[in-house]
Amino acid sequence: MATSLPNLYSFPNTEALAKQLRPYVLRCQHAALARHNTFRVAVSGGSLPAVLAKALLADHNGSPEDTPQFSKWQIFFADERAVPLDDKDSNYLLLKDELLSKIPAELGAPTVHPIDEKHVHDDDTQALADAYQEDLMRSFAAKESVKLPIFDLILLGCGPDGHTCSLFPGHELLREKDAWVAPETNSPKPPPKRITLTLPVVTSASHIAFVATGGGKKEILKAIFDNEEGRSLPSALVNHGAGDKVSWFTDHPAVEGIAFPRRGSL
Ligand SMILES: O=C1O[C@H](COP(=O)(O)O)[C@@H](O)[C@H](O)[C@H]1O
Repeated sequence: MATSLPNLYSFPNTEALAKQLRPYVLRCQHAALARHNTFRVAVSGGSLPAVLAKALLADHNGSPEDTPQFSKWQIFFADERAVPLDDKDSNYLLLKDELLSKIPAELGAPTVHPIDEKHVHDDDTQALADAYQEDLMRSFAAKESVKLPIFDLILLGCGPDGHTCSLFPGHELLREKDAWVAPETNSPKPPPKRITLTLPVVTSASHIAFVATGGGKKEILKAIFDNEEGRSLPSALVNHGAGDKVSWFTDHPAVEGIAFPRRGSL
């Protein structure tokens, strides 16, 4: 468990949030490129891709600090549904529609790591999870001694029940210690079959950003930040495991009435 606290930022609306998310992501990009000349990022589905696109596709001033170098990005999925890549429930399709298909050619093209479609109709989603874990192992050049992949940045959403990735409240999967990617076969939010990065992988990332907006998230964010009972919620477990590596990008309606003290400006 981390001893430091997460950062909680809130903005008047999604536009203002996206304006601050952009430099945050680009600072992560620059740090990663300086370290290993590639930027390995995991992206969620849900409401996140639209906000990310708003941040990254905004007009830029052309300076290196303000320019996404997409050709050096390796994009993975924090979770994915066991559906074909052209299915309306696919997180890949969502990211493609919101962001990937709109990246101007001069910014380069990222390398994207979707799930292996050949396993999406298997009864058991373990093979789908294993295939994705193998992709991660290849991409992170894992040796026997490397226990976990260290993403440069993981971009997360938080559902109204406190789930993040496809890690749901009370599910056994929250206890997973060894696997990097695991199957979820009983998601309370459809579709039921999914794969997800595990909690140890999420909390090992160099930077973790949640994006949560709207009054519909107010009650769960209060539970996560202010209430002892919320400590076992998956999103709260990320806070506890990763401490100040975690930054929450919210809007004012989502954090109305929250007392949590660590609110900063970027
Ligand atoms: O099912 C999912 O939901 C979460 C949260 O979605 P949001 O719309 O409330 O932001 C999302 O982060 C995850 O990737 C997705 O599969």
